[in-house]
Amino acid sequence: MILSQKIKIALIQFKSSNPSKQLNLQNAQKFIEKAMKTQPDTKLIVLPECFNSPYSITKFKEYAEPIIATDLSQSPTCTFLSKLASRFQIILIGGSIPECDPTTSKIYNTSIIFNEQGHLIAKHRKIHLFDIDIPNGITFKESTTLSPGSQPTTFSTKYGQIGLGICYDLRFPELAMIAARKGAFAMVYPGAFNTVTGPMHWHLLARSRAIDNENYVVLCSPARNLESDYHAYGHSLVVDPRGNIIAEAGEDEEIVFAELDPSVIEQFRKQVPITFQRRFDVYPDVSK
Ligand SMILES: NC(=O)CCC(=O)C(=O)O
Repeated sequence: MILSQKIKIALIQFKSSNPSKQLNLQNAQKFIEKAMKTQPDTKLIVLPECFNSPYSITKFKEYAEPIIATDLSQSPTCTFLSKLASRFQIILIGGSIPECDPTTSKIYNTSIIFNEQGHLIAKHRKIHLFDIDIPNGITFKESTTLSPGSQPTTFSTKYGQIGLGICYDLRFPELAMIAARKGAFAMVYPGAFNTVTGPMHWHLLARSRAIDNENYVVLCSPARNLESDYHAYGHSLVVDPRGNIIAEAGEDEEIVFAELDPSVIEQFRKQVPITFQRRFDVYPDVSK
């Protein structure tokens, strides 16, 4: 059993790109409180990519915080998320924030995950940096100021294993495949696609990762903010293991609720048993 029981989740799609970090945190809290009031049986909440800062290569350093598991007090955002997770006894996937590593001075785009007791249970540094150049579309180069992580992430909850990637990581099927083979029932991606690549690929990629692995896929975006330099696509969504979008936001601020159900995974994996039909004898170079 890879998902032990049904679990209600909420995605917080809010305008998170305010220049005031304090205001971004306050707004995140306001939406988490609203989600818990509206659907008190919610057990897991996801925030968007870079939810405490503008999404900008020139700003990452200014907003970056050290994330030290043994001393979370050095990170105001971790302290804030830890308190909220324990207050509501939820798993809180803290989107991502710019992280500075005090030993190397490198900056990462990092997701932090807290359990129901407010303990930091995982940290994922974005592995694939968003460096693209589409003439007359969008040019972005995260690697100008960010360093890439090098560790795929899965973490245990009382519901089962969950895999995690950040935004552009979604384009690389290997991470979702690795997590699924470790037994994850869902792949969660805080992300901030834009108005060029969002319409092209956001839904397709989410649905592809779901059907590749017959798993749930969860994408949580900031709401679109035309006052910021980067226009996030929005459309936070949840895809089921059959590839159906079961919940989706528009472009504005919104909370998306969905229920993940173990029987949907089990049934579909029996009906279309690709999970058990892989031919590693034919492609042994793909790691098991
Ligand atoms: N923040 C990101 O990684 C954006 C990724 C994106 O827009 C894409 O098309 O991929």
